[in-house]
Amino acid sequence: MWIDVVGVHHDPALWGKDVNEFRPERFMNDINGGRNHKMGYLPFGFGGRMCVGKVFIYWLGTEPFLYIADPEFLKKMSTEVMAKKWGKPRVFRHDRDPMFGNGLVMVEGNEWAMTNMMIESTNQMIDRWIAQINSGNPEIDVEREIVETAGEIIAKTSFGMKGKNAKEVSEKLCALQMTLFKTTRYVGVPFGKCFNVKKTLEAKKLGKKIDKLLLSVIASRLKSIKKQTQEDLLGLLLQGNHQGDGKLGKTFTTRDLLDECKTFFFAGHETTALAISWTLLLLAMHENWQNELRDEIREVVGDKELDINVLARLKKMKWVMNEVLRLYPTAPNVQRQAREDIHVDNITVPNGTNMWIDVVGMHHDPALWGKDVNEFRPERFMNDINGGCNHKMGYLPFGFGGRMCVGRNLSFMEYKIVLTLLLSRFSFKVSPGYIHSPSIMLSLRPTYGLQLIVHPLY
Ligand code: HEM
Repeated sequence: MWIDVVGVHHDPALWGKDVNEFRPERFMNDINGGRNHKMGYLPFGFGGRMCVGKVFIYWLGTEPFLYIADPEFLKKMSTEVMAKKWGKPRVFRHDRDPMFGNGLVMVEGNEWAMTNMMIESTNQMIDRWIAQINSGNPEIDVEREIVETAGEIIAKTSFGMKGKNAKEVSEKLCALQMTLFKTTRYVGVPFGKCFNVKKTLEAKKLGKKIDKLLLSVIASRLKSIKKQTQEDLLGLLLQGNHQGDGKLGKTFTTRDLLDECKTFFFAGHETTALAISWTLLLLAMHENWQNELRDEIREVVGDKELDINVLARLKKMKWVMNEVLRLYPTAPNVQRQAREDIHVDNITVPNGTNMWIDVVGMHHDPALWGKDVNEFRPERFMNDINGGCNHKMGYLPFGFGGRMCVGRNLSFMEYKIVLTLLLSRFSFKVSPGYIHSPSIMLSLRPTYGLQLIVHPLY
C-alpha cells in the first residue's frame, strides 16, 4: 500500500478552504492542526510503525535501516539477542572490503615494547613541531600530524613495520578511506558502483596496492619465522600459526593474515588519533583543564621516564578522555544486522534488518545527560564510569556487547602516552584559522583540519 501523505495533507475536505495557506497558528491549540479526521495528519507515519524520533526506519537505496538512538530499545534488543543473532551489515562489509577484508581478532601484545614504540614516534613528532615553531610558524594542524603519527604507531605495534613502509601504508589507507567515503552515498543502491566507476576503481586500485605492501611484509616475516622475536600482532599471529617450516598452518591463510592487519590498521589508528586531536582542541578551549592535567602529570610522572605502570594513575586524564569521546565519539555510529527475527516489546525486527545505532545522538541527548549535555565537564566521570548518564546503554564510545572494540586498552595506553608527552612540552591555544566543523567521514573528524597555536613550555 502507498499512503499519499502529501495528498492527505492538502485535501480541502480534511483541512478546509485554507488548506494551501501557510498558517502555523492552526497548531496553536490543536496538535493535529484542526484537520477533521484523526488519520488526516501523518508526517511521522501511523500506528506501530510510526517514527518515534529515536527509533525509525529509513532507507539506503533498497536497504532498509533501523535507526536507533534510544538506549532502552537497544537494551531490550540486546537482551533478546545472543551474539550469533546479529552481525555487521553485509551491505557495508561488501563495500568496505578493500579496507577491512574480513579481519577480526584480538591478541594481547607486549605492552612494554609497545610503550617504547609509542614514545619514539611521538618524540619524533615533537621534534618536527619544535623545528616548525623555531622557523616562526607556531600554527600546527594537530589532526594531520597526530593521524600520521598514530598510523606509524599502529604499523609498528601491529606488524612491526618501520619508517617508509609504515608511512606509505598509512597514507594509502587514509586515501582509501576518503575514496570510500565519497562512494558511500550509493550504499544499498543496486548497481551503485556503476554511478561512481572512477571512485570505485580508485578504491580497488588502492586496496590492491596496500595488499601488495602488506603481503611483502608478511612474506619477509615468514622467511624469518624461526628467529621470530617481534611480539607485535603479526608476530603473535605467525607464531601461533606456522608449522615450523615457514609455511602457514591451518588456522590462518595469508589472506586471513592480510585482512587482520588491515582491520587493525584502520580500526586502530584513526579513532585514537582523532580522540587525541579533539582533546587538544577542548584543552585549548578550557585552559583550566590543560593546567589540571599538567599538574597531574607532574605529580604522577615527575621527572622520571614514562613507564607503562604509572599510566593507570593518570585518573583525570581518563575522565578527560571519556568526556571527549562523549562529545566527539570518534566512532560516531555502530552498525548491526539481525541474523534472526528479534522481538522488542510488540515489535518484530525481521531477520536481515540493518541497524544504525547513533552514538552521537545518544551522547548529546539531554534526556539522558541533563541540561549540561553539551558542556565539557570531565568531572562527570569522576565517580561514575558512565558519566552520570541515566541509562547504562547511553554511553557507547567503544560499541557494546560481544562486538565491543577489542583495542580499547591499547587506545587508553596510546592516548595517555601521547598526551603526557605533548602536555609536558607544549601549551595549546585555538588558532584564529580553525573552523569548527565536525563531520562524519566514517570517523568523526574536523572537516578543515584542527589548527592550534602551539607554544613550547621550555
Ligand atoms: C579511541 C579509540 C577507539 C575507539 C573510539 C574505538 C571504537 C570502536 C567501535 C565503536 C567499534 C565497533 C564496536 C561494535 O560494533 O560494537 C570498534 C571495533 C573495533 N576496534 Fe576499536 N576503537 C578505538 C581504538 C581501537 C584500537 C587502538 C584498535 C586496535 C589496535 C581497535 C580495534 C578494533 C577492532 C579490530 C574492531 C572490530 C572491527 C570490525 O568488527 O570490523 N580499536 N572500535
